[in-house]
Amino acid sequence: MGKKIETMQQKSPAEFFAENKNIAGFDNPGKCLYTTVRELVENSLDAAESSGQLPDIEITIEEISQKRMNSIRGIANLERVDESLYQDFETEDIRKKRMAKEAKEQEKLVKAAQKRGENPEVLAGAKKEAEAKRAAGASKSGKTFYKVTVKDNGTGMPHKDIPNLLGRVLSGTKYGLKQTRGKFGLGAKMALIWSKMSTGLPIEVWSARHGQSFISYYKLDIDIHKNEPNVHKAEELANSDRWHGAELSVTILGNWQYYRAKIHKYLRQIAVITPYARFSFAYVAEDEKNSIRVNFTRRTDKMPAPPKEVKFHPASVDLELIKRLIAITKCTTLRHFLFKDFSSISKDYAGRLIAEMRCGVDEDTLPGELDNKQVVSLHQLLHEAKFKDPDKDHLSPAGEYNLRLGILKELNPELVATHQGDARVLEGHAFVVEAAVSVGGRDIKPGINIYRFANRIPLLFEGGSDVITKTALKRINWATYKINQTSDKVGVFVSIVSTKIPYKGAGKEYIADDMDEMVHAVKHALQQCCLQLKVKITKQQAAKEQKLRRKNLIKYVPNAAAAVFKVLQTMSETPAVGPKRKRMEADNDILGPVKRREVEEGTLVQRLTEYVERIDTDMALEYQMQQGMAEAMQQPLFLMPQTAQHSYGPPLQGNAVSICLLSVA
Ligand SMILES: Nc1ncnc2c1ncn2[C@@H]1O[C@H](COP(=O)(O)OP(=O)(O)OP(=O)(O)O)[C@@H](O)[C@H]1O
Repeated sequence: MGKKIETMQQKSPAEFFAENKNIAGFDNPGKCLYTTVRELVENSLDAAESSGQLPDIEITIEEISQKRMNSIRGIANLERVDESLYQDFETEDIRKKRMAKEAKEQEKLVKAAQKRGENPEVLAGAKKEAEAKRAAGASKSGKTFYKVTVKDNGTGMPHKDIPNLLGRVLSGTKYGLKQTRGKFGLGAKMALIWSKMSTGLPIEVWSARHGQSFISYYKLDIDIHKNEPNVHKAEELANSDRWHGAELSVTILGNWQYYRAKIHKYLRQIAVITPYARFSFAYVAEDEKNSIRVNFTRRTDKMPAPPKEVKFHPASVDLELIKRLIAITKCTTLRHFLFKDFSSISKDYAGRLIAEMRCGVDEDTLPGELDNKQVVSLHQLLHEAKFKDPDKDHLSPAGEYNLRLGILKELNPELVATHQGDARVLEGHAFVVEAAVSVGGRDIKPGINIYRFANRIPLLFEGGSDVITKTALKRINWATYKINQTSDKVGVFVSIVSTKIPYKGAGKEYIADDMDEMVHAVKHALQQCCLQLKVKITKQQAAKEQKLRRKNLIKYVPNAAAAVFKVLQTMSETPAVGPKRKRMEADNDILGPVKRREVEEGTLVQRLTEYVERIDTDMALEYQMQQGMAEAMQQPLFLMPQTAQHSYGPPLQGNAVSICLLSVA
């Protein structure tokens, strides 16, 4: 028998990702629906923020039944003739058993979710929908399709670039060295690939740039084999309102029932990290009573300064990248190339580096003339020499103000502390870690609730392996900060921004726990929040204890007053005999007023109450002094002048309030 000759095959990137959808977060129909929403929303946020526009984003998921999908695709909705031919065929007995089992499982799910403190509205909706589906026998085919539409007020896309940006895998405008949510040039195309695979329907796009007189309209899909856009329709529509932004609409197979909670959670968390954005979300069900509308309002007009593009840091470049930079540089000397195309290299330092290379190059060598060995020497030197840390001003963290605002808006906690860490460096890329820790609030369950963000994207999957989760659960000793990690409702928010987030995988689900620099930065930011909370919690506990102590003492005042008064009354009615009694009457002069009824039992009650309150305040203050909390008790109070002209007087320190006086000039 002759050997079968193996033929070599080649795959396009689109084919590779179509076959390995899970790499990009498109694991199953439910997750595909979630990731599609996520990718489109993140593109919209990037597009609005990059032009300094406060984001205004409308998200719609429209449910499309199998029947309606068939008519959209022009397929007849035929009644089944031979039921037993179908996968979901079941006898009456089996059907009854299944329904009972499903009802039980649903109850269990709802109970478990309630225990986790998830939104009852979402749960009630899920239950209602599941019941409606069961009643309608929808589980028969089990397939539901969704038209996902996301509209924004961002930059839009240039008319001629739209087919390539949305119909060619690994194409985009975010490959530069800049902090953006998107990075791989993949997300929107994955939604398109999934729509092609699951419904065969093309994507629809409306887009207009700022000031553009027309709206670009495209209907397109992707040739997966060739990794090329396949344009069905391209038009220029009138734009009389001078609208700018983009609207993308994609029809896919999904599973709202199992992923609605995740989508809701995602939107809620993105509203936390971008309180300057407005999101309106609508789920349009086939049966109107199952539709949902949620608005996440804008709480501030203060948007973080947009991130800036930076040059490569020498520590972040590999051999191939150096070759690419050499190929595209406009610099005509090696010294200029090092100084101009890299960050953290001054003109002088470039000269010193070249002198150190000693392999036949000098400052005036044309970069393009470096041979392979010289490029390798340069690469080696760039990784061995010392350089200043990369510039950090190009990053755009959410800011403590926004983080706090978002948390207050969405969770309304009793306490919240925030901290922004200093910029640090990982493999030549600067990064900043911001954190917030909250205690109490609505829709949050007892224990440690972790909210992870990277480049202002909420990360909801693979939490167990993530550096933030591991640090919060294993490296923070919550008890030292007077936080009970099982009974307190603790919110842990960590947001990392960088020009290169070290994600594991193209799905952007989590950041690994194996980079010391990242671990230290996350731990430090959380500890700083906890320290602030400890002061607040100690103060709260002291106030609580004081209240309890006073309550207990005041409880005994009437009885004590009655007993003392009785003794005084008896004494005042009996004649004064003996030196002790005489001395007592002289010292206190109390029996006279009692005898003359100037002092009654009520007088004693009043005086004792006043005394308990005074003593208690003194004790509390002393206790706080001992705990070193007098500082924390001071609240700044500013008296503002009514005119713009003023000069600042020296601050006056009070016991519990520090007053900064501003005197009108
Ligand atoms: N709503 C939008 N407004 C403006 N441009 C957009 C919008 N959506 C997509 N784009 C453009 O299309 C490009 C490709 O988007 P896509 O989602 O495929 O990848 P990406 O966002 O660059 O990276 P990632 O795969 O990491 O999300 C983007 O880089 C952007 O230039």
